[in-house]
Amino acid sequence: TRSTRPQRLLGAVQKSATRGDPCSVVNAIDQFCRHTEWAMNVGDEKGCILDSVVSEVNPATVLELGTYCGYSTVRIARLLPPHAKLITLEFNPDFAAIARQVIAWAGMEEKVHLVEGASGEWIPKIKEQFGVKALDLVFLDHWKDQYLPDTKLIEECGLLRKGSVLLADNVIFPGAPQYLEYVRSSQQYESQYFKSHLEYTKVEDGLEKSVFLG
Ligand SMILES: Cc1ncccc1-c1cc(O)c2nc[nH]c(=O)c2c1
Ligand SMILES: [Mg+2]
Repeated sequence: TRSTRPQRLLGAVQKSATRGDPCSVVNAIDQFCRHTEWAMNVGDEKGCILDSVVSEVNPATVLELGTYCGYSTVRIARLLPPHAKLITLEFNPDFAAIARQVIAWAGMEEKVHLVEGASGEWIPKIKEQFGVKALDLVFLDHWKDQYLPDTKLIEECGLLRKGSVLLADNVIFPGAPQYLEYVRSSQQYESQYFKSHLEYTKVEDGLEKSVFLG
């Protein structure tokens, strides 16, 4: 039976990337998705913006909503100091199974906790399950309609501190208008839009960076 897109993406990683080298995994996925088969990774152009935000925040604890095949998981984890923790939530078990193998190929297992399940169920459990006091960075890249309810849930669970950063993908395409309205109008956030393009295309998209003011 026909392979799935995530399986073909994993195959490209295993063929072209070096075990234990996260940069080669990122590059192999970008090469595959640009020249062979498009996939919904944050990609190289928005990925550079992600890199700059991660480096600026230098987070001890990161929450990623939406793992998919683990591209941004590896992209973020490669920049984290040794004992930093990245918790990534993925609802789709088939995606999670591929992501685990991509993360392992990159040698990033130590820094990554991949949790299979719904963000709405798991966000309230993060503090107790992972001994997390606060999230330094949240990367929203799961489902546009979940960005706002999950942000409110993260606030209600007391997971943000002064200076915590929310970074949201796809705020233009597919688009998260209610989320944008919320973070841009709230007195509790200082928001900034980074104009870019939908991964591997010329279509406009961008990332919204929102600093929690407490
Ligand atoms: C799948 C797709 N088709 C056409 C245009 C954009 C997308 C697209 C792109 C992304 O970066 C996504 N990130 C997280 N979750 C998504 O559902 C998603 C969908
Ligand atoms: Mg995305």
